[in-house]
Amino acid sequence: MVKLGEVGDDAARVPSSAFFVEHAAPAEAAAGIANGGHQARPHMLAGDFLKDEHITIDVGTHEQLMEDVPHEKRLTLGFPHISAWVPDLFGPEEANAFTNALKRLKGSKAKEQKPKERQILCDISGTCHPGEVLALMGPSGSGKTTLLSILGGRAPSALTMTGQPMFNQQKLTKRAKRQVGFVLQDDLLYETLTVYETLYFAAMLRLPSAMSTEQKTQRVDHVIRTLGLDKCKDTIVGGFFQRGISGGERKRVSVGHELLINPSVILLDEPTSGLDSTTAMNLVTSLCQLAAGGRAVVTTIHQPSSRLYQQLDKLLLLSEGHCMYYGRANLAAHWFFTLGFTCPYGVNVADFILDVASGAVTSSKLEVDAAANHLIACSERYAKAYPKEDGYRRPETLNEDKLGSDLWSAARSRKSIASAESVLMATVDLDEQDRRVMSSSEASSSSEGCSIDELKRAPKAAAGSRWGASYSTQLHILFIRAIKTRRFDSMSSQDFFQFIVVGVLTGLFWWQQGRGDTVYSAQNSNGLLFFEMLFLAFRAMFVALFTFPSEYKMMLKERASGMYRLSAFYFARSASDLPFEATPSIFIFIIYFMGGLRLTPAAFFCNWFATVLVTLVAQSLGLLIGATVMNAKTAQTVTAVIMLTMMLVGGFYVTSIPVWIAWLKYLSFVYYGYDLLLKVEYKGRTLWDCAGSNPSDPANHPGCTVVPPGGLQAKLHLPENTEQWPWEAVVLIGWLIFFRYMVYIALRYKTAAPEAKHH
Ligand SMILES: Nc1ncnc2c1ncn2[C@@H]1O[C@H](COP(=O)(O)OP(=O)(O)OP(=O)(O)O)[C@@H](O)[C@H]1O
Repeated sequence: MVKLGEVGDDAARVPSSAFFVEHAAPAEAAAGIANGGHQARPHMLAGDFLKDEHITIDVGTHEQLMEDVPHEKRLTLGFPHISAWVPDLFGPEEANAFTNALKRLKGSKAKEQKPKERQILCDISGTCHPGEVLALMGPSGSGKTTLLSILGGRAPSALTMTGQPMFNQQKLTKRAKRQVGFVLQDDLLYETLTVYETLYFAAMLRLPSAMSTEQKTQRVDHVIRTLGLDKCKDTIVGGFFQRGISGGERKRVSVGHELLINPSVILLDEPTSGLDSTTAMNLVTSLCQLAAGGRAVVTTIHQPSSRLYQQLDKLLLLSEGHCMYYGRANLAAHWFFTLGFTCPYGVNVADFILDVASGAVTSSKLEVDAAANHLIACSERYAKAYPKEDGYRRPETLNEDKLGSDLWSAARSRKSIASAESVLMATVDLDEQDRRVMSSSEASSSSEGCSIDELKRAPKAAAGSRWGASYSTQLHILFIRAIKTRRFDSMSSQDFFQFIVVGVLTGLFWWQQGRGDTVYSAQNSNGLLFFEMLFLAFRAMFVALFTFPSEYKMMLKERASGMYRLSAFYFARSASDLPFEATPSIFIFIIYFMGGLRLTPAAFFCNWFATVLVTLVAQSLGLLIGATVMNAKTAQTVTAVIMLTMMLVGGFYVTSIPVWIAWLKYLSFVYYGYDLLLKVEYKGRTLWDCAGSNPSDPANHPGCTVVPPGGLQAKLHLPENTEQWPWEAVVLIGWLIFFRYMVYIALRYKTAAPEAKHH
């Protein structure tokens, strides 16, 4: 509990009405850096404007969130001159590209045109030092998420960009990525795991193997306690179908997921969206505490409350991809005041500057109507007056009074918004340290932190290997996790119910139809065997289709943070399927005995083995289709076509397939599976033709004749030689291995870190 009005040493961070006329000295962050990142951060900023000692606000924990980041692991994030473009898919030039292709087909020479691109970030620069909280703000669609994903090395592959983020003046390597925590806008969590399990598995996978299990569980407990998740730690995360923890708790679990690794840089996309102001405040307070422990924190924030805004060190304000302001957060209102945009009394500063960035506020000093034009004109004029040195404008050459008058006079001319550039940021706040960090030509020595090269060379305990846990631990943890995440899925009572109901119905329809050694019983047995195989194979295939598409985003997230090796994930996931493969056995058992199939233990076991083998092959094909297209709807369409083709050439429905297309059956696992089941059923048996009847003892029944091999057997679509060794099993095992390997290749390709193109 902090009493409002008690935090006296924080006046510099608190805006008041004087904010708009005074130029308060900033520099806590700088002081914090000089102090090794240990800023004396208040838990809550009270403000001199509310001096009521009776009002108290609980802002959450006072406990230190995490241990400080060691000096040698601290990272300064710099992002000089970042620009980004996305393809404008349906722009007029795409139509030209299509026309070009048509013309090329017709042989005429068309004028080639490059596909149209839309610029979404325009020359954005900035830095975030250990100990600082940098907020990216701007209206929706202004480019905050895009910039943040670029900073975290997760720019989508559709993006073309120039410039790149630098961490202690080095590019971000895969290993160093493990020093960067990235909290996505959407909370990607396993819905069926509890809060504790979510964090426990993450800790076991992400924390270095040098830490003992006790230390890792202590870390989990610590994160749970300090993020206030004790009450819900045994509640499942939940989702659309199953209610679980609240939205705010989900967000805190996402943050905790990243905090576990004690990152040097934390990037958060809209961590406060959907939270009430007190919870949002608690979260940002926690972030400030984390920053104070030597971390650089960059966060996008949509619409912060004024209390929350006061917590921020730096602000980068974006509008349509352009930088409208970069500097100390507590100077933003003053800057816009200088430009003629006065924040009305009582209005939240954050709301006001967002209005300015949206073009919703007009400068009172100007005759021109468009506020955006005014800002752009200011920046262009200023850019001419203060040319860049080494790419950056020297703050020491600035004279704010002159700047102001220059800008006003320049603002008379109307300019197009497309010509805006990010000079405003340089006008306000690019101090010596910023320029040093951003200049890639400088030596890598920095007052805080060490270079990533040093991290690479550092002993294992300091930098860690590229993977947190050892391979065997990854396998073990991922296996347990896969089982737990599916506890409400395959083992559910609905599955048992389905197998039992369909099994009993099938058994009733085929009741003892397979009993006997006649052609009549063989015809019925064939139908039952084909149905048995198809039902289980179709079901397994369609269930498997959704496995990877539904986990795709999670896999991308976890792979991007270097949580595990893909092969460990895949082996564990496949192994976790095994217990569930036994579930269909109940169906096999019911229909086998109700349908009256061959009554020997060997025949039953072989039938079970052949059916499970076919089911596994079908499941693997389903996984492959799902992993290749990663889209459940497309996967269903593809599967329907493939499965129908395989079924038709399987040997039961169509007896004489045209020769030119008959080769398709050799690609069909249904064909091999059906043949295998027939061999199991008829091996060593003699069949009798009793003219459509099914006597129990055909050998002694008048009118029954033995069916010669190659005679009626061919008509019944039985294998020509049922005595032959069941080579179909070998082919099916071959398909199984091939499909499983191809699934791995598809996953590897699909979950590779997206790489934006560089201009
Ligand atoms: N992969 C992409 N393909 C096409 N357009 C994209 C892509 N990524 C981003 N954009 C476009 O870039 C602009 C910036 O998007 P971004 O998500 O970064 O904005 P934002 O400021 O984070 O918005 P919000 O606050 O609503 O999340 C938007 O106009 C968006 O449509």
